[in-house]
Amino acid sequence: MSENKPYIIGITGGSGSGKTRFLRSLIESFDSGVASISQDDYYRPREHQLVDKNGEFNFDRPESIDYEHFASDLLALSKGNDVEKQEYTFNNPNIQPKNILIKAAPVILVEGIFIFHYQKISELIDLKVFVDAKDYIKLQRRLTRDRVERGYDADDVLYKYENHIMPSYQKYIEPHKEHADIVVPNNTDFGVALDVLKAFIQSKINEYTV
Ligand SMILES: Nc1ncnc2c1ncn2[C@@H]1O[C@H](COP(=O)(O)OP(=O)(O)OP(=O)(O)O)[C@@H](O)[C@H]1O
Repeated sequence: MSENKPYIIGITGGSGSGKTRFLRSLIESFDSGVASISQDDYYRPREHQLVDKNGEFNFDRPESIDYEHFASDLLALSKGNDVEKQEYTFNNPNIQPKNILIKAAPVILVEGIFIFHYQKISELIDLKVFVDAKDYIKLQRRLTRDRVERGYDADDVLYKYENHIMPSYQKYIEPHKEHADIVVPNNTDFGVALDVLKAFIQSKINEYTV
C-alpha cells in the first residue's frame, strides 16, 4: 500500500432514505480500490439495548451502537490497515454470524444513521453525503423492506417509526443535512448523483495509486 492516506466518504440519511442501496450501487461499480464499513455491524447485543417506556427495545439511539469500536475500526482503515470483525445478524438466532474482513483501500465508504453525530467518526470523514427522501416515502420503503426481508409486522414498524425512528432522525440525523457536502435526493432515483460520485471516486483512486 502506498504512503497516501485513504479518502473517506461518509454516507448518511434517515432510515429508508436509500443509503444502503446507494452504497451498494457505488461498490458494485468498482472491481477494486473501494472498501466499505457500516454502522449496522456495530450494534451492541440485545441485552445492552435501551428499552422505552412501553418496554420495547429502541435500536434507534446513538447508544445502540458500540461506536468506540466502530470509530477505532474506521481509524485503522483511515491509516491503511485491514479490519476484521463479525457481521451483525439483527439478533436472529438462526443466523450464524460471518467473519468480515475489510481490506484496506484507497477509498473507504462509511455508512450509517449516526456517522455525522459521532464526533470521532465525523472528524475522519473527508466528504459528507446525505441521502434524502420524503418522510412518507421513507416510511413506505421501511414497511415494505421490514415485512419482506425481516418478517416484521406493519404495526410494529409503525410503532418504531413514530416512537424511535422519527425522534432520532429529528434530533441526531437531519440537523447534519445542512453540513453535508452533497445531498442526494432519492424520492425516485439517484442515477445522476451516482454517476457524479463514481467519477469522483475513480479520480481519488487514480490519485492514490500515482
Ligand atoms: N430509489 C429507490 N427506488 C426504489 N426503491 C428504493 C429506492 N431507494 C431505496 N429503495 C428501497 O427502499 C428500501 C430501503 O432502502 P435502504 O435499505 O437502502 O435504506 P437505508 O437508508 O439504508 O435504511 P436503513 O437505515 O433503515 O437501513 C430498500 O428495500 C431499497 O431497495
